[in-house]
Amino acid sequence: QTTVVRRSGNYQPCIWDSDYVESLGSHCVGETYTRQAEKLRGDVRILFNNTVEPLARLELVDVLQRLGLAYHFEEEIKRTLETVYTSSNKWSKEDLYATSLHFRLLRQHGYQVPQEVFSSFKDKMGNFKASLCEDTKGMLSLYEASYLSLQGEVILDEARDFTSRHLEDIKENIDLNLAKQVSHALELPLHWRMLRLEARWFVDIYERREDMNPILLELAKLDFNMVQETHRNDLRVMSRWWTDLGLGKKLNFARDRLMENFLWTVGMTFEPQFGYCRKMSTKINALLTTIDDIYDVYGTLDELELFTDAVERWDINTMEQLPDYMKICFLALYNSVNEMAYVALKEQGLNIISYLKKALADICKAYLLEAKWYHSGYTPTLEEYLNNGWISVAIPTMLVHTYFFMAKPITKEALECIESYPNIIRSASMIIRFYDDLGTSSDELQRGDVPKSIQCYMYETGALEEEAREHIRVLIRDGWKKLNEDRVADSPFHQTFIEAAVNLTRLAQCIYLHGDGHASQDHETKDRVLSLLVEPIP
Ligand SMILES: CC1(C)[C@@H]2CC[C@@]1(C)[C@@H](OP(=O)([O-])OP(=O)([O-])[O-])C2
Ligand SMILES: [Mg+2]
Ligand SMILES: [Mg+2]
Ligand SMILES: [Mg+2]
Ligand SMILES: [Mg+2]
Ligand SMILES: [Mg+2]
Repeated sequence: QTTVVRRSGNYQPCIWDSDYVESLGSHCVGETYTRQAEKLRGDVRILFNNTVEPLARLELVDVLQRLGLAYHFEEEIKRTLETVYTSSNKWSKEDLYATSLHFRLLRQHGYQVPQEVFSSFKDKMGNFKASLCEDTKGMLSLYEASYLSLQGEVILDEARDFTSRHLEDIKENIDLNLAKQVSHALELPLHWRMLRLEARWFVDIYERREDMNPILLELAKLDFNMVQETHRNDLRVMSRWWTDLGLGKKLNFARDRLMENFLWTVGMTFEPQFGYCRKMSTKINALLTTIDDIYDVYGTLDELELFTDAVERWDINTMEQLPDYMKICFLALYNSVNEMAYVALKEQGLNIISYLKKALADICKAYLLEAKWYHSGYTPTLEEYLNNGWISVAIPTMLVHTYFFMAKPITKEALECIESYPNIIRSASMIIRFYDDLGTSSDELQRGDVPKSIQCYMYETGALEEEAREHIRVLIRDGWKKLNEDRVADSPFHQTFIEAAVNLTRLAQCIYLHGDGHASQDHETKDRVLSLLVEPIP
């Protein structure tokens, strides 16, 4: 019996201890708050009806979205955009701010609007007019609009470069609140931001605006805190589940990250009605994070072959062949996933086990291929790595499960489509693979792991690491154009699921923006968790 040398993930122990998580208090429950929120929503509907000027209506839509309130006013927003879209004189040739706002909101809501609406802002040489630089609000609005671009839209690429370049300089001599918005935008465009974090940040900005409407501000704070309350309840239940499951303690080589696995689900869908989806998705994330570490860190190749075979066969008797640490993980996965399938059978009369089993087998095979590459010292080409890497980043498997936790009803068309992973899942997964590698590959390679996209590109082209990282960032920008197409294309999936895939991409972007926000519970992720899940807005 040769002694097996096993790597370690060098993961820090979890900083969110379960007693603390389960002790998080309730701040705004009860009739008073519910009635107050209802009254304020009524006042906002009156405000909507009294706002007749088209640009003012669009600005109200934009503010409601940024404050995280849009989900209460979907009908009003839909009607507003429909009216704007069908009105003939919507495109101003002089007002860059108005044209950019129209363009961004209409595209965001799936309307086909041409990039040529910006041609009137270019000079006869075809460059954006230098005089536009005096219009900070217009430049900021054009910058945000440019991220709704599709593949091949050169005018929008030029707009992005033109505004990014000049907004850097403008930052100095404008009022503080606007300067904060410019810096915030240059760090990450609005279209790429996680909705809940953006809402939390924008409340503080909105409070200081001279055109701030007290009704909107009060409702934004109250609604944020009530939604946070719902999330805290979901989190408490899942923390109890994870503690009772005991997997994090048993397999102490793996990441023990219940809080972050829950945070992923809040990023995906924050609305109170999707509590079941958040809880089940947390289970899948936590199990996949553990399994990812079994393949990446701990398992020998022989053991990983056995685990992959057990998941593919989905037969409880195959457990006998597994080493003890895999037995407990397999049974946790088997029980949890079968329980999810049971709920779908009970509630919708559908047996979805084959779909869940396939998604799990696909990811284990993708994990196994990476392990084979690692153990044989093979460095794949970037294309070879990515053909497998969009699956091994776990997002397709997570989203297949999410579809079943969200869909009411589960439709035949969607079932046929989900098995081969529709474009929306592929686009989101590929971008998240890039974000994940930018954020986690340094630590992963230090402890020993398969070469990631950055290293594959370096190996293939001889590029330096920083050049490879810049190449991946360009691939991310291009990936978003593809995602922008897929998010509005005809599909058998309802918009909530489509948005969940886009939101997952946004969440990954912010988790990995400053390194590995999933494994290292550094101040970035910690602050996010505190502002999103723990501290109500005062
Ligand atoms: C939920 C996930 C996105 C999936 C499992 C844990 C993750 C946070 C990520 O972890 P990581 O180890 O960085 O994945 P990979 O690099 O081993 O594919 C992959
Ligand atoms: Mg652990
Ligand atoms: Mg890993
Ligand atoms: Mg992995
Ligand atoms: Mg990684
Ligand atoms: Mg963490």
